[in-house]
Amino acid sequence: MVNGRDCALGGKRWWWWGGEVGACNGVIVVSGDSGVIATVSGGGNDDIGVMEVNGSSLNEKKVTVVFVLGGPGSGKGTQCANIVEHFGYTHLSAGDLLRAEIKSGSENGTMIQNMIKEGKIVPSEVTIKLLQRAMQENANDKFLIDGFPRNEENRAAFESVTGIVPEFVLFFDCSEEEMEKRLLGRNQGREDDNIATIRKRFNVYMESSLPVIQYYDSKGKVRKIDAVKPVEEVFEAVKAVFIPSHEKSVSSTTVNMVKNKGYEGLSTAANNWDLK
Ligand SMILES: Nc1ncnc2c1ncn2[C@@H]1O[C@H](COP(=O)(O)OP(=O)(O)OP(=O)(O)O)[C@@H](O)[C@H]1O
Ligand SMILES: Nc1ccn([C@H]2C[C@H](O)[C@@H](COP(=O)(O)O)O2)c(=O)n1
Repeated sequence: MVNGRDCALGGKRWWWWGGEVGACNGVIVVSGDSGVIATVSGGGNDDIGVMEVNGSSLNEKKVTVVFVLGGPGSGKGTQCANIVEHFGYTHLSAGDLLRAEIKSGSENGTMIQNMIKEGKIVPSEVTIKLLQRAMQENANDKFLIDGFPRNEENRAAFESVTGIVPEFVLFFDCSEEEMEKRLLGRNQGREDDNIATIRKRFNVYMESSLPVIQYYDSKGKVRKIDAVKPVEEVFEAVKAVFIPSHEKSVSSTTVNMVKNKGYEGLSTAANNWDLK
């Protein structure tokens, strides 16, 4: 994967990756060995592409973003629904936005569908544009972004293009055995909930997504939740993360009770590395 780079051209800033960037007849293009490969209006892929930095009106609105990460089937969507109800966030699932894009008959639909079937990660520019649009179109200023960033390139491109750094990262830590059982029992007609694709999704998660969680952990931003427990118990731990710290210190008894529920310092069931 080629890391993106920032440059100024035509009075604007651009985030580009792969090839060489330049302006041609007023259009920003990235060219590779076989000529022009990507332009701002499309044509990029994971290896080569270009996006405008802060090219949306998002920077006019100050938003709070919490990334919700964890393996496939760890319960991200289930808990996001609870968080929306209790804490007034808007839930944006990257997977749902991509599936809606397929249904809408967009020009990227077939490419997205094939990548999801293979358990692969869709090029960042596609997913970031969908997330940006969803945030712009929503009047709320607090967003749970579920299932994104899925790899280092997703993360770096999102932060550069939108200028948004997450408030924190909610990480659902779940064993592969439990996730597999849940996905096979989900029964929502998802094309990727079959054993062959599930295995591919687990591999991509281990290889590409865990490093993102480790990156945010090194910045002190990860709030790890033991996601193997029943839904209600998981939500108790989630609540302890979202309740503002002044409310937590209202009574030391409450704090101790919350701690006993284990919202911090849990041993990891799914991975052989430990988060703080
Ligand atoms: N704590 C839990 N215990 C048992 N089952 C759960 C729990 N949390 C969620 N489930 C069930 O597991 C399945 C997967 O949950 P969910 O869709 O929330 O996971 P997810 O992390 O969003 O998955 P994906 O990444 O594939 O979108 C659903 O059928 C859900 O009802
Ligand atoms: N940042 C993302 C998020 C999702 N996808 C694709 C690949 C996933 O397997 C699929 C389903 O996502 P889920 O609903 O399980 O979160 O969507 C992606 O490419 N990039």
